[in-house]
Amino acid sequence: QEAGEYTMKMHPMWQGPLVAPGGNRQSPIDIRVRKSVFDPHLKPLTPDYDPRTCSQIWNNGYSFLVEYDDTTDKSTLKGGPLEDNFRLCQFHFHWGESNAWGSEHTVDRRLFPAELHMVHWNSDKYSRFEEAVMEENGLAVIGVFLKIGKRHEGLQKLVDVLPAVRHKDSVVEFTRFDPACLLPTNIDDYWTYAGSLTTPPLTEAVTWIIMKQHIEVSHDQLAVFRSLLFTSAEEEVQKSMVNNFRVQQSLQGRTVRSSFT
Ligand SMILES: NS(=O)(=O)c1ccc(CCNC(=O)Nc2ccc(Cl)cc2)cc1
Ligand SMILES: [Zn+2]
Repeated sequence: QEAGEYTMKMHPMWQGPLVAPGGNRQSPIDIRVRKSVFDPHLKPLTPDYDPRTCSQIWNNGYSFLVEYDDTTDKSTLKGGPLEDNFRLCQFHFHWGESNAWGSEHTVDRRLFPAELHMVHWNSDKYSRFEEAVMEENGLAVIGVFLKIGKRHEGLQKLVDVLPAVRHKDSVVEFTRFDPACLLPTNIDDYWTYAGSLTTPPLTEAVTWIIMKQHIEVSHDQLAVFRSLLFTSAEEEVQKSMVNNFRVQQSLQGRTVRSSFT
């Protein structure tokens, strides 16, 4: 790893239980690059998002969710490892209190300061998210690593509105945001594996698609994420929303496939 890179071992969060009770395909995991298996049958991923389906931003007390109207097939994801058509319902992030850690997945134990999750549900087989979340082929989540670097112009529209959802349970209208601007330029190179939600209900319903290429955001942009609060406006003690990632889970015999050699 690069000098100064923060690894899994050094961070206290990682000493927690390695296996969730009763699960054998839990997330997040460490992606061991040399153990991933190239799958030539994996197709290119074809996201097709309509910015007009963007509706609001909500602080749920753990992260902030940018929610999309998923009552029609307007913002969809197909291809890659997916057999069916999936509908975008929200995206959110996980991040640390420092730039040394924050991502949920790691690549050969390398931690990133944050990770974007774009959450989709199988609209060919199910009629709503709540149904799909209980099924093993119900969800598809695209994971994108964030690194500190140049300012992300597309992200700034989102960063500017975050102070309006500082407290838990606050909601603000947010429209015409194209989530495709948060994807890396190369979306053909990814890892994919069968996993779970990384927060309750922790259901083993997720086909994970983790992008090999990261996106860059500025230090100041990530600092605004950390200005959010876990706590509601009424609570006396305000707690900064940081380190909202889960302890890594064991692979338990699963194979991580790659779309590239
Ligand atoms: N982290 S995931 O993509 O596996 C995931 C996707 C969807 C859900 C159901 C909707 N709920 C939700 O998104 N909750 C949430 C998000 C971020 C944090 Cl830090 C805490 C809770 C849960 C987990
Ligand atoms: Zn997440």
